[in-house]
Amino acid sequence: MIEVEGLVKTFKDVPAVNDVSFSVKEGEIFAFLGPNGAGKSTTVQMLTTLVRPTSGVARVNGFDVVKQEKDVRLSIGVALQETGIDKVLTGRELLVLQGRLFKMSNEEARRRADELLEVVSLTDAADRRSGTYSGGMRRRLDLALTLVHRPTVLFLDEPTTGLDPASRIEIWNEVRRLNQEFGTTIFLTTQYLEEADELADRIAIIHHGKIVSEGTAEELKQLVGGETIAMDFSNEADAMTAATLFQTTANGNHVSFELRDVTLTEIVRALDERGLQPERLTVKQPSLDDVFLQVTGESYEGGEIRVD
Ligand SMILES: Nc1ncnc2c1ncn2[C@@H]1O[C@H](COP(=O)(O)OP(=O)(O)OP(=O)(O)O)[C@@H](O)[C@H]1O
Repeated sequence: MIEVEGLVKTFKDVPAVNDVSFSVKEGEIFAFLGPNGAGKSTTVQMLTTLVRPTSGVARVNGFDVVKQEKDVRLSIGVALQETGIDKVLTGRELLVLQGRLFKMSNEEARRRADELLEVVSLTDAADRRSGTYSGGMRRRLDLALTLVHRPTVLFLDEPTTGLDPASRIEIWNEVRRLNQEFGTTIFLTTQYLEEADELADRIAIIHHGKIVSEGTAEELKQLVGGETIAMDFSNEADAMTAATLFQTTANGNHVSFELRDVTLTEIVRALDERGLQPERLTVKQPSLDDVFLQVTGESYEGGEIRVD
């Protein structure tokens, strides 16, 4: 659905996107994850024909983004960071207008508006001015507007930036629904690690204009190793005994190691057999934070938020 080969965009000698290649399969949700200034928006703008690449090739739906601009535009839906939604018109009016712009008859545009209001759960607010909508509702309306002409590929540039956690989850649900119910292929950019982890089938981490790692969230996490187990004892002697038992070293009262060839049950049993009782025992899954640190050597400074 999306094929990108050696894509470059240079602004006055500064490479914003520097030799990026990837492909997105039909029906996939693919996330470009990176901090501010990594080159995400510039990539979206090239793929949606708004910015001309300096070099490289990109095809969307089989159409070349430079040579077949019009075909690309007609086959995609795009929601950019700044929503330019008129505030005076109602959600329904805006959707009908969009349908008319795509040359639908009045009746067809009305029918499509009803359908989409339902899809993004805005039926109850359909006849209110969009200026009265919350941030989350506006993003949902924005999503609906991108869907009017039934695009097969959707580009969402930072769809939840600036939203509160509850609205963010609403958008995640809508994006999942569009993908599952209609099979829409989705390319999204995000600076939130959780968002990529939650939504994407595959993730490309972009840093200073280059893809530094790519894979499923699981594959990326495997790069930094498996789960780790950590235990704290009430005294250093017990910690040392436990460390010897698991062929590792203690750090004061603390012992931690990667859960590789041993299961949690085996560990608990081994501790029990020697009368060792840790005060605390935790198992930690690797996170995309750990991956980012590993592949870039820098800690992640994106707009981190917790939603759990
Ligand atoms: N029109 C432009 N002229 C000059 N430099 C630009 C232009 N657009 C982007 N850049 C630069 O290119 C780099 C990548 O920007 P881009 O907007 O693609 O990053 P991003 O990952 O989308 O970040 P953000 O989340 O802040 O939008 C940045 O250093 C930016 O300053």
